[in-house]
Amino acid sequence: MSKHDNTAAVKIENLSFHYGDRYVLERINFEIPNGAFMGLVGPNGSGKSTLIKCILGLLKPQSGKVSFFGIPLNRFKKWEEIGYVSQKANSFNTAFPATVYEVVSMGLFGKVGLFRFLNHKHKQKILEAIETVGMTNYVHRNIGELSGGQQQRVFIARALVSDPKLLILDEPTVGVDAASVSNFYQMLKSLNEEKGLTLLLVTHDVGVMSDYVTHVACLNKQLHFHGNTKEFKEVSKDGFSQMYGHHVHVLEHHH
Ligand SMILES: Nc1ncnc2c1ncn2[C@@H]1O[C@H](COP(=O)(O)OP(=O)(O)OP(=O)(O)O)[C@@H](O)[C@H]1O
Repeated sequence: MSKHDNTAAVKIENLSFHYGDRYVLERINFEIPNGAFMGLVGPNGSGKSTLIKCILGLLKPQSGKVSFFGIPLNRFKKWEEIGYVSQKANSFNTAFPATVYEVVSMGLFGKVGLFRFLNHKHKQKILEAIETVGMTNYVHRNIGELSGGQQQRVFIARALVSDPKLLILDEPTVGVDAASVSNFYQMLKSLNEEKGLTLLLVTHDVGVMSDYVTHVACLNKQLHFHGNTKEFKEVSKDGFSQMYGHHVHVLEHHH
């Protein structure tokens, strides 16, 4: 067994972040076990996106430490192992001149270089990733002509072509109609179970999400809960105030 198999995919130690003199994240400690599907939930402005940016090294926390697979962020080099699909990924307008195949192939440019031709193996990989997200019938369609949910699937395929070990998704269901959200989460669950991909899903969607994930973390400036789904369901039976601190109203979504 390699060293990576038992170390956490992500470890966050005592992380604090402030914009100016306003603390947005306070002493955050948690781990995403290798192979987990973790849902990170929290109300608007609770610091979710800021935490993701700290994890990805886009923002530098004033204190604390992040590591990937046991390697501190400042020494981590294998960025192809980390896939990221941002909140605003699905904002293509209908005139955007790229097909699903072309968008997904962009996920390989880091590996093959922008101006090198894709070989047969690369093309196979692209088609495989498109199949994994259930978009084979749309390979030659323009990305701008797809629904929000379909576009998000394509962006996930783009992140998958470089074979990441960890995929981070920031609010991927924004703009996705309610009926497609469950299918979308089911697809993520299959990626986790069948391909062993570690997933961090950031969402507002406590109710639906908790039927699919293996672990939950609840953020509201501090981490108010962190555990597996069974523990989460136990704690959330009595309402959400315990997990988010007081005076927070959380909308639960029902099927
Ligand atoms: N560049 C910035 N400068 C100053 N304050 C910021 C900046 N970006 C975010 N904030 C503030 O930091 C807090 C946390 O924001 P963040 O975007 O991390 O929350 P979030 O949980 O992702 O929210 P949402 O669910 O609404 O996307 C908010 O109060 C926000 O107004």
